[in-house]
This record gives sequence, C-alpha cells and structure tokens, in this order.
Amino acid sequence: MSDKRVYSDNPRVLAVQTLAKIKNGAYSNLQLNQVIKQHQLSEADKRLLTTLVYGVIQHRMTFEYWLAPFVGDKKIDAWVRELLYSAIFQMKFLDKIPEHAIFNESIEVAKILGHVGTGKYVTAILHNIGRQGLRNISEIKEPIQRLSIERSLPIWLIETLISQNGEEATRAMLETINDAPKQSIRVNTTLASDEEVEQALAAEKFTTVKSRVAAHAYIVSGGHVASSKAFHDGLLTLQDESAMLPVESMRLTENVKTILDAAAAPGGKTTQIAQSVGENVTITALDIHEHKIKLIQSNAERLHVTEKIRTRVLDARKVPTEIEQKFDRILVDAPCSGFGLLRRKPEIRYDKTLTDVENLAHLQFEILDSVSQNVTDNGMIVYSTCTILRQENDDVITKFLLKHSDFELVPTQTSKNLKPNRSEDVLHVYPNDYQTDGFFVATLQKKMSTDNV
Ligand SMILES: C[S@@+](CC[C@H](N)C(=O)[O-])C[C@H]1O[C@@H](n2cnc3c(N)ncnc32)[C@H](O)[C@@H]1O
Repeated sequence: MSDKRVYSDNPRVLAVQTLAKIKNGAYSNLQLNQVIKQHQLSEADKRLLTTLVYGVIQHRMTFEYWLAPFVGDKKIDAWVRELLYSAIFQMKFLDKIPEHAIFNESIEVAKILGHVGTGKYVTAILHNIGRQGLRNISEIKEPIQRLSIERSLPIWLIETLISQNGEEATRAMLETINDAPKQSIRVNTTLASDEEVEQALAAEKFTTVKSRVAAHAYIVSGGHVASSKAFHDGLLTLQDESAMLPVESMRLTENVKTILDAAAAPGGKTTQIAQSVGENVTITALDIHEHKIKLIQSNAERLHVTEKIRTRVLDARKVPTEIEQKFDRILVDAPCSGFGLLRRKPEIRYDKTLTDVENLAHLQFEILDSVSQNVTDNGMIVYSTCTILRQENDDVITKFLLKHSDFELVPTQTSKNLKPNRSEDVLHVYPNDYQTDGFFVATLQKKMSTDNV
C-alpha cells in the first residue's frame, strides 16, 4: 500500500485503497461496507466504488495476463498494480466512461496516492496500452488455461468442476460467474405481508420483482436496501434467493415443536425459521464463535423474532455431549468453501484451495454425524452449503448414509417446486440456473426406531 496516509472521498482513490487491503487478506464485503460507512459518498459514488472493487477482483487473472507485457520484470507497488487493473477494468467493461477520462482520473489517483514519478509511470503504461491494445486471450492454445485466464479462475477449480459436471455444463456455469450479483430480500412475514413490503419499497423509489426461486422473496434494484426505512423497521431482510431454500425444505408443519440450527450465525436462516413457525416453537441457535452469536441476536431483534430463539456458543460437534434434548428438525447450514458465492465474494477463488475443501468436508461430516444423535424418530436434518463442489455436498451425504442406516434421504422440497424433473433427491442450484448464489440442499429423515414401531 502507498506509504502516504491519504484521506479522500474520491471513489477511485477509495477503490484502489480497498483493493490493496483485500489483496492483503481483508474480506471484500466487510472492507467495502467499512469504507462506505466511513465516507460521505453519493449513491452514484458508492455504486462506482463497488463496481470497481468487485470488477477488479472478478477479473484479476485476466488483468494480470493483459498487463504483464507492459510491466515486464519491473517491481511495482501493489497499489499501483490495483490502480492499473481498475483502469483496464473501466476501459474493457464500463462503456460509459470515455478512455481519455479513465486515463486522466487514473493519473490523478496515482499522484494523490504516490508522487509525480508514479503519475508519470502510470501515464506511460496507460498510453502504451492505448497505442498497442491488449493481447487476445484466444492466443492461449491450451483450452483449460485459456478458460482460466478468460474467467479468472484457478485451473484446479475448473478441472474439478469439469470432472464433476462435464465440460459443457461447466462452461455454461462459468459463463455467468462474473456477472453482478442481484440484491434480493425476504419479507419478514411476522410484521408485514408481501404486498405491504412491495408498497413500502415502492414509496422509497425501489423497484421490486417477485422471485421465481423462493416464497416471500423479491429482487430489488434502485439503491442499497439496507439503507431503506423498510429495512430499519424490520419489514424485510437481505438474503439471497437460493439461501432461502434450506429452510423452505425443513417441512415446518404444526407438529414440529423443537428446532436446532447448528451453525446459525449471522442468523439469516434462524430468523427465517422463526417467521415460519408458530408461537410455541423454540429454536436453539448455535455458533462456534461468540462474536457471531451477537449477529444472530441483533438480526432477531431487528426482525422482532427474539421470543422464539435461544442462542448459545457451542461447537456443533459437541451437541450430543452438551445438549440432552432431541429435536424435531435440525438445520446444518454448514461452514463451507463458499464457491457458490463467487459473484458476491469473488476473492474466494484465489484464497481457497483443494486442501481447504477437503478439510471442510471432514468438518461438515463431523458436524452432521454428531447432531444426528439428537434427532427425534421421524425427525429430519436439512444439510445445506453454499458451495458447488461435490466433496462438500453429495460426498458428505453419501458418507453419512453409509454410517447411519437409521437415516434415509428424502426428496428436498421447495415452495416453488424447483427442478421438479430432477433424478436425485438432493437439490443442486448452480449460479447459472436462476442467476442466484449456488446452493446444495439435502433432506435426511430419521427412521422410526424399531422399539417404537
Ligand atoms: C454458512 S455459515 C451459516 C450461515 C447461517 N446459517 C445463515 O443463514 O445466516 C456457517 C457458520 O458456521 C459456524 N461454524 C463453523 N464451525 C462451526 C462448528 N464447529 N460448530 C458450530 N458452528 C460452526 C461459522 O461461524 C458460521 O457462522
């Protein structure tokens, strides 16, 4: 990062500073939220900042490939690299900004964050790019390597996806992987009807489109919904449409009285369960991290559903030894690699490795294995992840069923009956199916024990 301590409300300066921090290990969504909170930015500037940050992260490998011939072996500061990437991003992906404006603004940022010399260096590189153009990715002969540079995804991930889904399906999936994520909301049905939320958002100049994926869900455009009055009044919450599916598949009938949410923070699904059940139902919501438990509580408070939720800091693997109670339903929305969220958290692709995926699969199995001891006869476990890799999805379920003949897989059902003609009981939602996050949902039912038959 530049040694200079610069305070600026210029969205291009902020984008470069934010990108350098993310390159250093910060999470994109947290870092961006913090910057937006700390600075007085217009809606247009917030949009530009967000677009630049996500755009550069999403296309980082493509930009490295394009910039390499212009930089050669010269060592340049990390922030200068981020600045050049954000200039290339604007040239290639944002048609509304003319090239001379991109050059001028970028050179200005170089001078603000660096010095006159940095300004000259950035000017020279950008003018060379302007004169010579960027090299064509189709020159890369090896198809997987070409796809890797084109979509900015590591080779191991592409190879894994191809081995699990075939080349055609993988290419179709990767086609949309760098699209902007949609903003979707869930209506808090304890406080308002769908129509009331539609009207409240329309009154604040938002546009809503009913979801075709989940019930009580809308895709919203026209600004940040989290800044709306409707959000502050608890009439709605932000949640991806596919993230609503695990709770939809829990079959929360009137007979269900006790529910465990084994990995609950920040409480998106706990609060969804709470609004889907009657007054006399209790939900025990666990998370291993104390600071995250507070997030469940504050979400529950904002949505007015605290009465039904008991939170507890606990490693879900300790459930059988720490909790005697049996539950009619258990949700294991497992910690996972998050490869279904590539649009929303684009840096995941560079941070997570195949070893991480294998370690997570082990943890997921352990959690599932442990909590299964606390399910009532005929009770159910819904297992879900926001990843698209089989190691953490189908393979965990297969391993679980091999060990637990007292459980069976039953069809995962959703309110909109998604993928009705699929041949499997589990539900895979890929990011290109409905332009949502990728998700996996499996529904396991505990068989009636023979003692009770
Ligand atoms: C995918 S997130 C859950 C998201 C949440 N269900 C929601 O909808 O808002 C997984 C959560 O599992 C928690 N976690 C990780 N390991 C755990 C463990 N061994 N026991 C309980 N929670 C764990 C993480 O802290 C994280 O909050």
